Amino acid sequence: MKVAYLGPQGTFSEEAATRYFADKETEFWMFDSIPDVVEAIGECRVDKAIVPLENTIEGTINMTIDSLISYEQLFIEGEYILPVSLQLLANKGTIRSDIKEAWSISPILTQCRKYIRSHHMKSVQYDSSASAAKAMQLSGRTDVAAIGPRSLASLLNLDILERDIQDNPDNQTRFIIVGNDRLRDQETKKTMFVITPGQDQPGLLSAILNIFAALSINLSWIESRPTTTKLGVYRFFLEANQMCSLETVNKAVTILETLGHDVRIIGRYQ
Ligand SMILES: O=C(O)C(=O)C[C@]1(C(=O)O)C=C[C@@H](O)C=C1
Repeated sequence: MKVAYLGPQGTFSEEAATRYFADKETEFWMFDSIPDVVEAIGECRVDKAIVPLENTIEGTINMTIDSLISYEQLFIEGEYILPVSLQLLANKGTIRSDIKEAWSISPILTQCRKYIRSHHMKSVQYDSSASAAKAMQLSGRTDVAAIGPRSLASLLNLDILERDIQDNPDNQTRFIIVGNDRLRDQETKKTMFVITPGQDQPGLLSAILNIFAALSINLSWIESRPTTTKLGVYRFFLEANQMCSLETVNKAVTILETLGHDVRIIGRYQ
């Protein structure tokens, strides 16, 4: 089985991928950015992909859900929660007080916002923690630092100048496992709905949520993202918790469609 994740070697995505697929026969494929990972599974060049969906501090990883929605057939079939502890990494000989820039992927820079601000560093974005650390190593600079997992220090022969610099010590990222098979089993599982409302009207979101309440569907996550067609027009991602049967899901879909909303089920997972 071919599994795609965000590379290069040493990312948190790699850690999540190797842990989740530990007991399966897997050929790992690394890609340069999160949209590239989703494209690889969307175009069926791999069998599964693992991408970050949500983080304790950053919230939703927009790059992931915006890419996910571009491919009709993609289906979330699993999730994995990884503790995320962030280190300030630098080339040998770097002195902490000389560091003017922090390099990493945008969600990591946000997870260390307080640290970066309090040390007056400029944030510089890369496609992953590991690509930032690699670029820093190649540059040989001693006035910048990369932020990423501890494993990058031994992998790239870097110093750890400061440990656990994320804004919250209990930081975690929820990864999702995405494939192209629509699993139709009858078990009770978490379900991910994507609802694109038919027509804007007062109380629209509240009316949608009332349908879930009436069917006793307990929602565990909600996110709105622009449809990109017109300013202020959004679609909603709603995750129902694991007590949701397929029968109840189908009831919700029927009611929502009758009211003129477009509904897609993009995941059933435990
Ligand atoms: O850059 C990495 O190491 C990644 O695997 C990406 C990523 C993300 O984009 O959220 C994954 C988990 C952590 O939240 C931090 C970074």
